[in-house]
Amino acid sequence: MKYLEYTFNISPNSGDMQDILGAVLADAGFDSFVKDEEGKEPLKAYIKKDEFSEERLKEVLADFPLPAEISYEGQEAEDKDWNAEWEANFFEPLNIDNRCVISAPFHKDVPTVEYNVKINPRMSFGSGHHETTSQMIREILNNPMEGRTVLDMGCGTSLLAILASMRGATALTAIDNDEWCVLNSKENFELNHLSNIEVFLGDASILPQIGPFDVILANIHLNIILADMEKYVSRLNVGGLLFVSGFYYDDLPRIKAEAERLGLTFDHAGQERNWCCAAFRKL
Ligand SMILES: C[S@@+](CC[C@H](N)C(=O)[O-])C[C@H]1O[C@@H](n2cnc3c(N)ncnc32)[C@H](O)[C@@H]1O
Repeated sequence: MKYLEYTFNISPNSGDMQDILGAVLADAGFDSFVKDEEGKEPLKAYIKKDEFSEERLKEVLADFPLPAEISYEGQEAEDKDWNAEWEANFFEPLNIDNRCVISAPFHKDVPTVEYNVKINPRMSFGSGHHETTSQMIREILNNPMEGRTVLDMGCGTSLLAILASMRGATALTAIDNDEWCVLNSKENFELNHLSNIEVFLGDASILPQIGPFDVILANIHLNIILADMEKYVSRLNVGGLLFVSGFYYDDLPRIKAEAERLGLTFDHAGQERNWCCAAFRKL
């Protein structure tokens, strides 16, 4: 798979500004970053070549939430060992409320908690470090999963499906339109010794053939969620919950309006650094 490497100069520059820039770029499809904690070097960000859209990049930069000057230049990324790069730069174990720790096989001295999830992140999104993922993790921790059928739509590493399985969900389906994510998900099911999750390559168009589900988790993007919500709702059992994430809190009214148009009832929503996670129920 070919990647593009983009170098972003941001002024003022700091580790925090680079964090925010990385979060904004994730919304344009960038999936890995090399940042400089001290803010002396530019931020480098990587995106799959066939997912790059200059128009989308300009849109997300125009919405940058703080006053800043940002310039960028891009080039084809050299082929290198992306796994080693990821391991070295991007992935620290993540501890969510001392209840769930997400770690990679190369981590040492990982604390034992209620749910220890092992992920080999490769190039798939979903180490838990992004606010959209960590909010979904909290929803899985705080809502009943025992005996539920669960769909993880846009599964990435399948971290969410894996945690839902550990929380007692009985039958799980994960779907992603990126074949790397499907391969990586299979690897992660094995790492966690789970055999009750099926993963499919595809998108919402395959939903009529599977389900229905008691819980649907979709951490994707605003436009995809808006376009596909009708298909999600058609596969959600009465009494079931739809959790959506991957959009800004300012866009919640659009998500809410579509969910209510489709007959769902708003349950609750939260935000972290302006990223939103919302829950709707089918009554
Ligand atoms: C933001 S990541 C979320 C990954 C993981 N579920 C998490 O919460 O960390 C979104 C994922 O959705 C996938 N995706 C994007 N558009 C999709 C679509 N239309 N149908 C299915 N998957 C999609 C991407 O390949 C990516 O792995």
